[in-house]
Amino acid sequence: MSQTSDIQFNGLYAHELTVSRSEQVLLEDAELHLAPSTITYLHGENGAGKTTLMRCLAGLLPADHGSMYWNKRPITHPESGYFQDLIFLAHSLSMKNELSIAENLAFYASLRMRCSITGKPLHQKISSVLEELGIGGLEDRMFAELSAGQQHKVALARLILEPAKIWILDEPFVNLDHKTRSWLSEKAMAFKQQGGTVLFTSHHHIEELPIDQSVGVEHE
Ligand SMILES: Nc1ncnc2c1ncn2[C@@H]1O[C@H](COP(=O)(O)OP(=O)(O)OP(=O)(O)O)[C@@H](O)[C@H]1O
Repeated sequence: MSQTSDIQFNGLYAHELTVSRSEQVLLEDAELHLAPSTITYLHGENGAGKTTLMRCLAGLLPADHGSMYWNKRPITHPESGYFQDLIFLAHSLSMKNELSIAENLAFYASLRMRCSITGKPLHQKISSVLEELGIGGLEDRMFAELSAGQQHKVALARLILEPAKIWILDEPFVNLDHKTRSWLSEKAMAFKQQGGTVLFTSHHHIEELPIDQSVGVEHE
């Protein structure tokens, strides 16, 4: 097993990663490097293991074996800062139906130690991002009362509200209209320009978003 000092890669580096689900090995001894200032497209058929891999990279699912490093430190090392640097947008969106849009977004922002704004300034920023996304004025609406596309937009607002260095996005373009797909592509490109790392899945070609690396997950 590699020691911290052996690791030469900045960004996220997964070494000899083996991941399985339902007793099926989906990934065996895989190497994956997501460098700073890059956008990586993760592709594969339904059930191939894209979500499983992303959940593993987000620290939500244990790997069978292997190691993951963030800027040369194990992701679980207290000084790696990985979980503060990460935004993982799951396919399920991970929002509370019984909270309003503003409450959901304020909850996630409050979990960030580096999120410098709280209270009224945070709520003003939430309003401005929702406006940008075409759902301005819905701050107090319960999450459950929104359409699928509107719910998706709320989850995307997290990318603007929370400071991060890596985005792991599971099907981020699903349910989005053309305007919002372009908005998300522009935000991802701007994030990359600032040194950010992006990993995303999509079953459709997103022509607005130039990618630096394409990684496939395949059935055996
Ligand atoms: N909670 C779970 N418990 C057990 N097995 C699971 C679970 N979730 C997924 N699997 C299995 O793991 C495999 C990979 O599923 P995963 O959701 O990672 O695929 P995917 O590539 O993201 O698929 P899709 O493109 O359909 O979203 C599948 O065989 C699936 O049946």
